Order: sequence, then C-alpha cells, then structure tokens
Amino acid sequence: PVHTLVLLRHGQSQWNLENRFTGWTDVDLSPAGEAEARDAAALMAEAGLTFDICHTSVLKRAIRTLNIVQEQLDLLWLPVFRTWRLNERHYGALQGLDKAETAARYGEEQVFIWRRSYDTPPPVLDRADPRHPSGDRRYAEIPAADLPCGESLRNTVARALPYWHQVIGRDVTAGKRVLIVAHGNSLRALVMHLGGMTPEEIMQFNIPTGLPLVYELDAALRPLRHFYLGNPEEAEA
Ligand SMILES: O=C1c2ccccc2C(=O)c2c1cc(NS(=O)(=O)c1ccccc1O)c(O)c2O
Repeated sequence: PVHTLVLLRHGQSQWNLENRFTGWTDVDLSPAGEAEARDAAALMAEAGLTFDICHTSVLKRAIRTLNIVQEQLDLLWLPVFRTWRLNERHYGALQGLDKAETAARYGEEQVFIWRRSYDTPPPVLDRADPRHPSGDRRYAEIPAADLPCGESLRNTVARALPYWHQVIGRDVTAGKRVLIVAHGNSLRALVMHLGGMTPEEIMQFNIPTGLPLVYELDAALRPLRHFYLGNPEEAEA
C-alpha cells in the first residue's frame, strides 16, 4: 500500500524580510507568509489531498501556517501534535543578527566556515542570556541536557529524527495521511533520512517555502516517489 506524507515549510516571517537568523525566536508570519500558506492549501485542494493527522513545531510561524491550511481545507477538526523536535535549527547567539551584524561580530571567514559545515555549531547561548530556551515555559519539560542553545545541522537532525521514528512513522504505518508543517532545517532532517542523503547533499537541498512536498512511501516507509505541488523553479528557496 502506498502511504502519502506531505511536508510543508512555513512561509515568510518578519525576520526573513530583514534577513535575520530566527532559529527558536518566536516571530510571526508576514502578510506574504500568510498568503503563501493559503496558496499551499489551494495546491493541496487542487491535488485532491486530505489528511488524518498533523504534526508541527511549537513556533507560531509554523503553527499559524498549519492553521491557515486547515482552515482553507476545512480540516480545523484534525488532531494536531506540536513538538520542539520539529523546531527550526537553534542558531544560538546568532539569533536576531542580520548578515552585516554577523560578519561584523564574527568576520567573513568564520561565516564562510559556518555556511559550509554540517558539524559546526554557532556560538551557544549561556543560561543567563534572555534568549536561552530555559526561560521559556513551553520547553519546561525538556531535560536540561537535551535543551538546545546553539545547534549544528547534525545536532538538529539528531533531535528531529527520534520524532520521525517514534511518532510520525507510526502514524504513516497505521495508514494515516500525515501533514507536517515545519522549518527549513527540521524538514531537511526528514528529507535527509527519507532520501538516504549525505551531509553534503542535504546542505545543497533547500525546501522552498509555501510549496507542499509530497512523498509516496511503501509499507516500509521507503519513498517510491516525491514531488512538489506547484512550481519549485519560481519559488525562492
Ligand atoms: O552565517 C551563516 C551561518 C552561521 C552559523 C550556522 C549556519 C549558518 C548558515 O547556514 C548560513 C550563514 C550565512 C548565510 N548567508 S549570509 O552570510 O549571506 C547571511 C548571514 C547572516 C544572516 C543571513 C544571511 O543570509 C547562509 O546562507 C547560511 O546558510
């Protein structure tokens, strides 16, 4: 039997507009981001897609994107599960900085290294920093040792995949049609796993915002086919 899984990256947020590292900062969608969510829903409706269960992060830009899609598809009643494990990569002390500020503080050379590395974390936040997640009660249940405060892409993959293996994979195997609305790097973790991709390959791979990515999986959750609804060429990644 073929299982259908849809991945959707949330649309533009206010800090995307300003080209700032967002990470776990809980910024909202911009009006354009809300429109991207509505367009994504229209593409899914046209394709005749429907769902039995949804998974998203605990960040409002993903939660609101999912909510807009549910509203457009008249599926507001669906069960929704929210987890920190689908949050965007944590960019540590870079969160809030734009390109100029990052280069000014850390130098072009360091930025160049960070851009190309799968294993290098950004500068981490110390617990006294107001941006440290220990101060946010939505993360209160997470053991301190697991709580990210600056992640390499490898770190993000490592904390996202358990949710795939323990939760989403079970839903798909149970025959549920699953919609996941999340972030560029947490979705990379799923795409990397599903495609058996190398670190080099996944770093080249940018999921466009607002375009549903459809996977058809076999009984063993191996991808038979995957394709975008709409036109990825015209989308900005
Ligand atoms: O500095 C980083 C960086 C630092 C630490 C971990 C990961 C990354 C990273 O993945 C990255 C970076 C810069 C840029 N481009 S940029 O230098 O033009 C840039 C810098 C700051 C904010 C937004 C920008 O577009 C990227 O495209 C990246 O993918």
